[in-house]
Amino acid sequence: MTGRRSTSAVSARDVKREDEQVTFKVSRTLGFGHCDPAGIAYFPSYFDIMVEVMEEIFAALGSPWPTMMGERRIGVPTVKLDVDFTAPSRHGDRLDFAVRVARLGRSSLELHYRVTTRGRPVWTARQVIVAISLDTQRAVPWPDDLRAALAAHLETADAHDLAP
Ligand SMILES: CC(C)(COP(=O)(O)OP(=O)(O)OC[C@H]1O[C@@H](n2cnc3c(N)ncnc32)[C@H](O)[C@@H]1OP(=O)(O)O)[C@@H](O)C(=O)NCCC(=O)NCCSC(=O)c1cc(O)c2ccccc2c1O
Repeated sequence: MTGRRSTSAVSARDVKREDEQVTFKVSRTLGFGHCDPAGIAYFPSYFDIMVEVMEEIFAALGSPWPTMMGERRIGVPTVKLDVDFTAPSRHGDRLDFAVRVARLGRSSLELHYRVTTRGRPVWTARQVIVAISLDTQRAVPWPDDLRAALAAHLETADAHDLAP
């Protein structure tokens, strides 16, 4: 992700944490290519943007994907995604993502997304991703360094580190 992308409002190093340092804040501008002919967000575009946001979060956690995937051979496919769309967003809107680490398993991770534009809720999502070996395509435990970084961001209220 580079600062030259038209959809990028912040770079990876600008990912911010708030609320006792458990929420990642990332913003993206909804571009022309993300919208239908009426200028309303086309929902698959949200998922492309969501992956960009994930990539920024992993970079902020010290695990940039080019290294994680290319050298460590770890991928993070999505196995569950539950989304509620509550209001449309439009071409040019800034989408503000607040992302929480809700649950950390042996190889799974649940992330909760709250997306707003101008303070208005637009969509929320609960996503489960799994660390896999890109060589075997099977789940692997989170590496110790990444587990420690993720555990440090677990929500305080109802989150659990479920490592055995
Ligand atoms: C991912 C799998 C290979 C896992 O199967 P496996 O048999 O190896 O492991 P387990 O079944 O034991 O599960 C490990 C772990 O995950 C939890 N889990 C599994 N499924 C679910 C589920 N549906 N809901 C919730 N949790 C689930 C399970 O409980 C275990 O939890 P622990 O806490 O004990 O660790 C296999 O499931 C698989 O191949 N699934 C298909 C994935 C897929 O095709 N997804 C959609 C498209 S791929 C994709 O979106 C994607 C792929 C990438 O490679 C990416 C890489 C980088 C960034 C993004 C990527 C991306 O978006």
